[in-house]
Amino acid sequence: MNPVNPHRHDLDEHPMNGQLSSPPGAPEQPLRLGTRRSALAMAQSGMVAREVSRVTGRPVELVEITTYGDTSREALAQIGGTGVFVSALRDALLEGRIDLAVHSLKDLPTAAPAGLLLAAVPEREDSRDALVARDGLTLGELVEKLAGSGRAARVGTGSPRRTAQLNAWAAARGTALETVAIRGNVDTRIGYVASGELDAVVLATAGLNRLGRGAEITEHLDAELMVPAPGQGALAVECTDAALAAQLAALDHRPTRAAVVAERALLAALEAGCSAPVAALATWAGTELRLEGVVGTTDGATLLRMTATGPLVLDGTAEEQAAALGRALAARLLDQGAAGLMGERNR
Ligand SMILES: NCc1[nH]cc(CCC(=O)O)c1CC(=O)O
Repeated sequence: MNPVNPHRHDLDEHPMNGQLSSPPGAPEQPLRLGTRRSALAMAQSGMVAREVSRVTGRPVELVEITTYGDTSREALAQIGGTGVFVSALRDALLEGRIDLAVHSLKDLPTAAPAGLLLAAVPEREDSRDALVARDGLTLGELVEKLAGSGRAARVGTGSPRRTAQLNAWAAARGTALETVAIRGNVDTRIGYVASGELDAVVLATAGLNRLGRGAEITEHLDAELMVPAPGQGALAVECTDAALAAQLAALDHRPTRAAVVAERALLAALEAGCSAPVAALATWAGTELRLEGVVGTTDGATLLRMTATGPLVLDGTAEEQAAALGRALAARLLDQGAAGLMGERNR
């Protein structure tokens, strides 16, 4: 064992490492992992940091980066949605202030910027959305109980995708439901339910689980009611250095990567011609990848839902196969009327 590097023995489990040119910094020097400072980002980054340390044999230090999405009080839709949580971390990477960054994959814009490597997509957490409602109620129980007292359930979310699917669900049942635009961190959002301001909020299960707050979920919303955002529940590990990326590839989960590539290809193809809310979920059934896509209007009046399934081999062409599945489903959705939901994109 190398006395200079107490983690040296870890490297023996990854014989590839010895053949690579060296990642940035001396072997005993910590790798700098950039993270947002929200509780969720810190939890995710801490989990990934331990894994990075294990596969690189190096200590990892967290470097807090403040993003515009964290400080602005504007509605996300107003700021421009995609990228607000991500660009400050990417700037820090490109300027060499950090060695790697961890993002929630669903916050990652579909366009891949020059100079950044998507080094790893670790195994996905629960992809479902979750309801946190008063009195431990499910959505169905909640609207029924409140119908009895003559008012609509007030459900908070800042997401056009969730709003569209909540409204479509209520319309299909003929029940009254009022969606209320909210934003803020997990504490703030759940706080609206605790204070009685709202009857329920919808959040990502993965985020709640990573914060150790999964027990507060009163219903897991399956894809029949609510298809999640492309990439929901998955993380992205980005870096700029090819040798470091090769080491971090040990954290990659290929079935997860193929699934999120399919979801994001669908999103990218629809983004080009459609400003409507988009949901996508790819799931594995044996060696087949099944991709479900939803495009709708936020009022829930129109909700297009289609599925594409393809056999997928997890070889060097897996990402291209997955992307083709996503593009093909997007084309069919546009054919079937997603084009009719198109609006002028104003950015
Ligand atoms: N938009 C913010 C965001 N980005 C990722 C997550 C949750 C974790 C994940 O989906 O991986 C959340 C919070 C939420 O939607 O409740």
